[in-house]
Amino acid sequence: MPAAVSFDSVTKVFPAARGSGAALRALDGVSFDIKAGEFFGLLGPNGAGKTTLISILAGLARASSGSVRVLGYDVQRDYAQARKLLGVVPQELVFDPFFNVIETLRFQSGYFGVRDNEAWIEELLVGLGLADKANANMRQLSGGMKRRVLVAQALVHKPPVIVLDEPTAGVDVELRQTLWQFVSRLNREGHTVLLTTHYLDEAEALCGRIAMLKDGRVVALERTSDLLRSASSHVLRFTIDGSLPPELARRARVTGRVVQFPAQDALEIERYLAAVREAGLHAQDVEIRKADLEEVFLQIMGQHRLAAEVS
Ligand SMILES: Nc1ncnc2c1ncn2[C@@H]1O[C@H](COP(=O)(O)OP(=O)(O)OP(=O)(O)O)[C@@H](O)[C@H]1O
Repeated sequence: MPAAVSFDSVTKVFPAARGSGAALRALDGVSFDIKAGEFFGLLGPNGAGKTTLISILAGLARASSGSVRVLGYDVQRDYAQARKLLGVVPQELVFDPFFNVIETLRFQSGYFGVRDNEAWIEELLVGLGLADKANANMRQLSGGMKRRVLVAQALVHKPPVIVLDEPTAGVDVELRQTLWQFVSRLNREGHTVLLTTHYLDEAEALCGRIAMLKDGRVVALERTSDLLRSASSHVLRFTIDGSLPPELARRARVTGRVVQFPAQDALEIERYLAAVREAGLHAQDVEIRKADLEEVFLQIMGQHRLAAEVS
């Protein structure tokens, strides 16, 4: 059984814009496989190369070197077969404004040469909470509803490999839940899912394995449970009125008045609290919790904030 998706030394260099700067290496030798049936997360900060990698997978952009295969089909050489095996939900909302919802889905079925698709289209409409919008014109739909149609459109040909590029950016809680229920069901039924998201709680809950990209390179590739184990085991969280001294701030994650320190054990927790007291600050609402994926992500990306200006 070939991998659902196979990235082999994928590099992408964007040439320098005319009259300015150097070429940009958006992807640099990216290699990994996603096995059939996995729910796989691709994470990374803005500009890490996630969308570029997905565009190459979807055949929308060409790799400068390296290759990508979908269930054994090369996305360049065997474009039509590879494309049929993929359902890609893009980040941007693009539609033909003159169709209504059901026409959009029928048209997309025709594009993939799928006949007698009414039962599946009905299932998509119900599963994605679009049943009462079937005859609404695309122009009349809210952003969230349009996004649901975009998901339905990507799944209309029942693709074995589903690619979701930040599908929940800016959407409400209800749609997130509807979407994850539906996509999880498809995953249980054997569809492979590749998800990019900035919502690390979603990635932690859904993805069995995660790759992290930074500056176009894979910097972590592990089972989610192993990633969580590899981090500092706990997080000390409290609020303060004032600024942490720089040597403490360097190790903390600071959001407004909330300070969080990764900590291995009780001794380390005690030391942080003592240091805060010695700095003349008063820690309130002190909590100790297990480290989550956000902690792991920040540790791996080395993005702990350097400065802590507490308002
Ligand atoms: N068409 C392009 N021409 C030049 N540079 C580009 C182009 N597309 C992307 N880039 C650059 O490539 C790098 C990777 O961008 P990409 O959109 O893949 O990142 P990303 O991980 O998806 O980020 P985000 O989380 O913000 O969506 C960035 O530095 C971006 O500016």
